[in-house]
Amino acid sequence: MHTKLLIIGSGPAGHTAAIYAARADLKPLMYEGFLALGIAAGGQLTTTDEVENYPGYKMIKGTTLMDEMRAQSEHCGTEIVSQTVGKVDLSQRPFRYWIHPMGDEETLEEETHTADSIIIATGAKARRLDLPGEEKFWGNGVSACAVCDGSLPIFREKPLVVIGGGDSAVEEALYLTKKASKVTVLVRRDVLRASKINARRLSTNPKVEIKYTHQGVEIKGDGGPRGLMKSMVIQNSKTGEKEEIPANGLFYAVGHEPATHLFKGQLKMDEDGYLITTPGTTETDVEGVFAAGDVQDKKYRQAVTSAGSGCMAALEAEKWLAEQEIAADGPEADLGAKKGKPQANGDVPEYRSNPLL
Ligand SMILES: Cc1cc2nc3c(=O)[nH]c(=O)nc-3n(C[C@H](O)[C@H](O)[C@H](O)COP(=O)(O)OP(=O)(O)OC[C@H]3O[C@@H](n4cnc5c(N)ncnc54)[C@H](O)[C@@H]3O)c2cc1C
Repeated sequence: MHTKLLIIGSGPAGHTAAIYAARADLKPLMYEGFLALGIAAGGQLTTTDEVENYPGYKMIKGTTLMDEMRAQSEHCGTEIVSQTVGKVDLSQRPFRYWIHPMGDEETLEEETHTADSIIIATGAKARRLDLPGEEKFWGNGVSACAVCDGSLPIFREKPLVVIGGGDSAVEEALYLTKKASKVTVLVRRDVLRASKINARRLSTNPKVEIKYTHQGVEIKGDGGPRGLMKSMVIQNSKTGEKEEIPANGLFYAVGHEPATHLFKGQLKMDEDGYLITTPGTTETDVEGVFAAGDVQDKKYRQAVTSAGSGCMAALEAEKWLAEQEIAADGPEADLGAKKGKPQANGDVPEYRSNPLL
């Protein structure tokens, strides 16, 4: 099967790209994933209960928001396939890709598919530590995003714990001090990995207690299926001593894993595996391949910023595809719209976007 525009991934970035691309008549094909990397189609927001910071909704369930985005993508004309892309070859155009059979991420289907352009919106996954109690209290005290969940009423004026020693841990902890009665930061080593300025901000905050060489052991709380987290057992790894501290929330700040294994050796990535895009754009280092959302953003990692970059990716893909068509029509038809190519009068041409967008 050949498609003009392939979108891999189905979070806010993928769906926003799909909505814009479909409205521009690009007939995008989206692979939403079948539990790709253990995350349901719809992405990370399907793992959270309430979203309170997506414009237009005072409060909406993460799953409902993603269902609505999916319905809008389809309504605009996106074809959505509930399978996972298992391999891509970006070394030649059209790009080639292969699909995992449903529910099997070990093997690949034989059929080779092709695409003129690709938007990568495969997202990222917050690292967890698999502590006992984590699964039970996930969303009921345990989180991996202070900016997303820190304002929930269950955390207001309550003691909270952050695990991590880098800059994100510091930022998460400082954010939480505005809501919590106290924030305990568990640092595995005997020093923070954060920048000096961040380390000073954290250690001088009166609401913060930093416990070096400490790790989490168990998360405890109310019984019952909707029980809330109430305390945490922690351990000093130097002395082996354990203690139980009151904690209504635990925030992991131990890093994220961007879903970029498919692109290793084919696209430029930073040391943490995030795709590198040209600043101010979603362009990767392979022409015709664009990246949007958390897969290329280690700084903001929010639904609304992902949606914003999904929009950019669709507009940039549309422009790039239009330029390819003009170039393919031959030199007479090439009115100079190709990127950076000067027109007869020496000006770089202005690209006219689809007026329907
Ligand atoms: C618990 C939690 C709560 C959060 N709460 C908020 C909040 O309240 N507000 C907010 O703004 N942000 C929140 N966030 C952050 C927000 O969810 C992310 O920033 C956003 O979802 C990123 O969107 P994305 O489109 O980049 O990718 P993702 O949401 O990560 O989605 C990517 C999708 O692509 C799929 N995929 C991956 N690889 C493939 C493949 N090879 N083939 C096909 N599909 C594939 C994945 O399975 C996934 O479904 C929260 C995150 C978490 C973890």
